[in-house]
Formats: sequence, C-alpha cells, structure tokens
Amino acid sequence: MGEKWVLMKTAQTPTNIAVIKYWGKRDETLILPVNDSISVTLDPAHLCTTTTVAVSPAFQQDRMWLNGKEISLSGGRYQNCLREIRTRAREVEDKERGIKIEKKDWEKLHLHIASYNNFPTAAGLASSAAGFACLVFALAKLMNVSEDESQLSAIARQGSGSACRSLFGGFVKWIMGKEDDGSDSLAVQLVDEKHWEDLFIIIAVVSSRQKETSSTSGMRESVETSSLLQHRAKEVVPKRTIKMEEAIQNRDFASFAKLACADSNQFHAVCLDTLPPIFYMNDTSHRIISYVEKWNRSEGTPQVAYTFDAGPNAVLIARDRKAAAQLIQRLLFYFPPKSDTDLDR
Ligand SMILES: Nc1ncnc2c1ncn2[C@@H]1O[C@H](COP(=O)(O)OP(=O)(O)OP(=O)(O)O)[C@@H](O)[C@H]1O
Ligand SMILES: C[C@@](O)(CCOP(=O)(O)OP(=O)(O)O)CC(=O)O
Repeated sequence: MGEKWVLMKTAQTPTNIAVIKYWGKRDETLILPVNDSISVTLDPAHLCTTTTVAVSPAFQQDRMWLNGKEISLSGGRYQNCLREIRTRAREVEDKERGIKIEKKDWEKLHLHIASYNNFPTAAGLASSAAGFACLVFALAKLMNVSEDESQLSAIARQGSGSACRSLFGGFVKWIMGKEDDGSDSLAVQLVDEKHWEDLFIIIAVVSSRQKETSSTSGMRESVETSSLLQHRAKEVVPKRTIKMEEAIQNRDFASFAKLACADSNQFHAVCLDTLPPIFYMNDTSHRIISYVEKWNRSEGTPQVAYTFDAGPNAVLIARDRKAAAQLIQRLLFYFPPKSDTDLDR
C-alpha cells in the first residue's frame, strides 16, 4: 500500500422519536434496556446527521470532528462501536485507483470521521440516536461489512440505545432481548415509511439549549430510585407495546394517540418519581399538552398526539395534512416564538 491515498464514504441518517419510550438499562456497558421500545423514524430531509468516514495510511490516529469541533474518541461508547465494526471489516478494493485493503490491514489503519447534525445537539432531540446510527452505517459501508441492518443496530446500540432504532425507516421496535451478551437486543422494522403516509410530525422547539440532565445519567438515577420505573417496565410497557403494534398495523390513529400520549406522560412521571426528581418539561411543554388534550376532546376524536423526550421540546404527530396545518396555525397563535428558533427562552 502506498501512503498517498484516502478512501471515503458518507452516510446520512435521520433521527427517531420514541412513541413507547426506552428509559432504564439493565446493563450500562452493553446498553441493554429494561423494556422494549417503539419509535418512528423522521424523514431524512429534515432532522438528520451526515457523517463522512475516511481511511488513509497517512493518518496517525483515529480522530473525530462533531459539528466542526474535534471531540475525543476515547469514551467507551465510540471505542465499542469502532471495535465491533473493525472486527467485521472485509477486503476492500478500488481497482481504478489501485487501492486494496486486505481484511488484516484494517487493524493498523486509522480513521478520520467528520459528522454534522442539522439540528441542536444534546438538546433532547435524539442527536445521539442519529449520530451513532450514522457512524456505524458509514463505517460499515467503508469497511465493506456484510451484516444486515438489525445486526448493525446491535452495534449502534452500544453507542447510544436509541441509535439502534435509526437504522430503519418507518416504525421500528427495539426488542430488549434476554441474553446477557446483548446479542438479541436489536431493532426490527415494524412497517416501512410508506405504510402510514398520512401522519405529519411537527417538532415544536420550546428550547434548543442543552439539557441539564443527560438521558444517560437521568435513566441511571431512575433505575436506582424509582419504583414506578420497575412497575412500568414489568407491567405496563409489555402490554402497551402489543397494543401500539396493533394500532400501527391498523393505522388506528385514536388508539395510537392515546398510547403515545400516555407513554410520554408515564415516562415523565418516572422522572418525577426519581430522587432527586428530574424535570425535563417546562411550563410551555405543559401548556402544549393541555392545549392538545382540549383540542382532541373538542373534536371528539384525536387530531394530534404529543410526545416529549428528555427535554421540553414537543413532538406533535398529526393524523393528516389538514390537522397538521391547523396545528401549526394554532401553535403560532397561542405560542408565538420568543426568539428566531425557540418558543421559550
Ligand atoms: N453526529 C454525531 N456523531 C456522533 N456522536 C454524536 C453525534 N451527535 C451527538 N453525538 C453524541 O451524543 C451526545 C448527545 O447525546 P444526549 O443523549 O446527551 O443528547 P440527545 O441525544 O440530543 O438527546 P436525547 O437522547 O435525550 O433525545 C453528544 O455529546 C455526542 O457524544
Ligand atoms: C427519552 C429517550 O429519548 C431516551 C433516549 O436515551 P438515549 O438513547 O439518548 O440514552 P443512552 O442509551 O444512554 O445513550 C427515549 C427514547 O428515545 O426511547
């Protein structure tokens, strides 16, 4: 191998929003959850990560830049993903440029990685989900890895739990798995993006500031202190997941909205049940919930579902284009933005 070549691949991966939430790990290192979760993957044209990975004999060490700033790759999560992908790397040949990387060469070669999120990072909009899914997918492309999306999802999971669900479009289930080594804790596609095309997802950015309690530390504290979390994981989510899968298969918006809203509210109740309590939502988030609940009741049948992750931003899922248009008008009227980007600053 000469020293002068660089081989690159780029991937783009959307973020996903859970409608049955993942909150709590049974294994912190392998990132194994205490319950199944279900999410919807957003359209890649909107909230997404773009990651370019490059390999060259000229690179002296693995390096990564996130949104233009160099970050450390020394954390276990990045190292786990890089190691898992490297062990699956295969021969790569670019005949036109006379480049051949043999399987054994990958251990010695270093990588440079550049990633951009086109939305706020670490603000409760699942940047880690799109980020780690994209990283794993881009590396798998570069290294000619033959594993399918579900197998890659088990690697992305070791970067961030929610990342395993971003390797598929449509509605996706992360099966918690039973094995201690995590081999059966992976994502599967429930239905593709064409199945329920009527749905419109609107993200009301209440605040794009970085949150105070990360999902990782928040869920650790909940596992240690919340008895509601234990009840939720054992008694509530298993039944709710079955009902949610049925609602998605049947495109039954009324059931879908009821289950998604209830699950979001229970996740935030678990946060309140944590010691010390974690507050991810704020007054504006609560006002949005009350507003949507009132509107749904006045229409007789739900028009919009809401769900909130580990932050105050509302993810609103409208049943169709008409409901989405009404929702946007109403949001702008009742919640006029206080800054260029946020409803609340
Ligand atoms: N594009 C990316 N590539 C690789 N890692 C990323 C990328 N974007 C974010 N991350 C990692 O994810 C971390 C942010 O994750 P965190 O869980 O705190 O926030 P979030 O994912 O935006 O919000 P939440 O998961 O609560 O919805 C960053 O500090 C970084 O380590
Ligand atoms: C509230 C959530 O968004 C929590 C996401 O947590 P992360 O996947 O960010 O946590 P780690 O596995 O520690 O990286 C719910 C969800 O996406 O299911």
